[in-house]
Amino acid sequence: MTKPFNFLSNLKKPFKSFADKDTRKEEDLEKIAAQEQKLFSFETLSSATKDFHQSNKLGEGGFGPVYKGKLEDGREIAVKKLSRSSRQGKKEFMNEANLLARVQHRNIVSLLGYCAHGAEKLLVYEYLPHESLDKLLFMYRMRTVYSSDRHSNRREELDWKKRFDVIAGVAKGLVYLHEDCHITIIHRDIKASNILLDDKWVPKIADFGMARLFPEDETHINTRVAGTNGYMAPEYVMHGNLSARADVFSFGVVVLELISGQKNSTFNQDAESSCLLEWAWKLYKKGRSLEIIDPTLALIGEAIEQVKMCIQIGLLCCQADPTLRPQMRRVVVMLSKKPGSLEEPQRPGYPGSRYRRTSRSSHLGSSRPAASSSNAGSSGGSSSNTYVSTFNTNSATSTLTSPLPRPNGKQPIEE
Ligand SMILES: Nc1ncnc2c1ncn2[C@@H]1O[C@H](COP(=O)(O)OP(=O)(O)OP(=O)(O)O)[C@@H](O)[C@H]1O
Repeated sequence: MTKPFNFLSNLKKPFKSFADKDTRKEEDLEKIAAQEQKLFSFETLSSATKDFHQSNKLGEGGFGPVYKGKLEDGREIAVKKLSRSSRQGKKEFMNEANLLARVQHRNIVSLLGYCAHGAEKLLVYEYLPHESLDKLLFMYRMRTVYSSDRHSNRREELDWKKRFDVIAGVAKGLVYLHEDCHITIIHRDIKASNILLDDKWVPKIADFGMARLFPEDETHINTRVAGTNGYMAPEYVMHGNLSARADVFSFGVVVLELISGQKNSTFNQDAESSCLLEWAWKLYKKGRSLEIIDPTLALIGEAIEQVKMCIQIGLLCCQADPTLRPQMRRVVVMLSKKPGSLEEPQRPGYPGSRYRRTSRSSHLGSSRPAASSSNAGSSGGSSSNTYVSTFNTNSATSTLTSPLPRPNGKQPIEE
């Protein structure tokens, strides 16, 4: 007869070996990551950022604070401390971070590595000295009321060539994320503060793949709206349809912000228009689109034609009907050509504009939640299966209009 002790240990055996296997896998992962130098110890990051000192804080977004740091080998880094509670375990976090660290393109911020230390999860990025586009474009207005700090006149540093290069670079980065990367990534939060500039003013898209790192959103699909006011496509806001074409919409908003120096969500240039998109559209229809140009831009000759073309491209990207928006690959082609004939944009999607869900665009939704969109199987939004529905479309409007926006323009997330 089996002794009770043996009986019990035999019973526990399979569970133990699963647990052992899991721990081993975790250790293996850590070893591989350490070998590839993607795994940073908490001590390294703490000492690089002077114990996450306030003076090293670059800013704080919806996912937590970001600190500037310097590694012992002299490399400058930006460390994002993920403060939002994520139900993702250490192993899943490391898996995702590993995948994201392999996302490499000239116009995407490099994720150098990560750190999982107890409950703390941190992401380590290359540091980009010109920081984010919003600081360059919009800080002027926000800060001069009180002081003339170092951001005061930064908008003037962005001449038209730099702005055009930002537009072209971000477009290429998005083609990579949507179509050419080893995992398809719909960014979901393209905006001026997620476009960073390196020392040579090369634009880099930041905050990609956050949906992969916060899979708990899948369980909150009726209430969770990621994205930022003023940048979100109407079909995403109203029906939760997330697709590559939602990124195209946000890109269009950034293009018009770059040209005008105006922020879409806080627009107040024209009493008759609720936002930058409406203003740009009205002027375009009257053949006066150049009136939106930022007065700090001194434009002559060919540049004027190029700006005109970019306004039209911006409006094409912001069309209310997602099926009319060009894919990013086409945008890159349009930008690489001499200003010529482009199709006429239809009405853009902005609050109060007549966005109606056409039967075609309603087909674009699938049942996959937004968090999975980052690995949605096919590319570029050309096929319907990249369109992802986060919401029960019947209840979407009420769920989506109720939350109050946060001061930073981020939609609140009901946990
Ligand atoms: N790699 C980096 N190099 C330099 N500055 C950075 C880097 N990453 C982030 N920052 C700065 O830190 C600030 C906060 O970044 P973060 O991405 O967390 O927030 P955000 O984009 O403003 O908001 P959200 O989380 O809503 O997207 C940014 O405005 C940017 O200026």
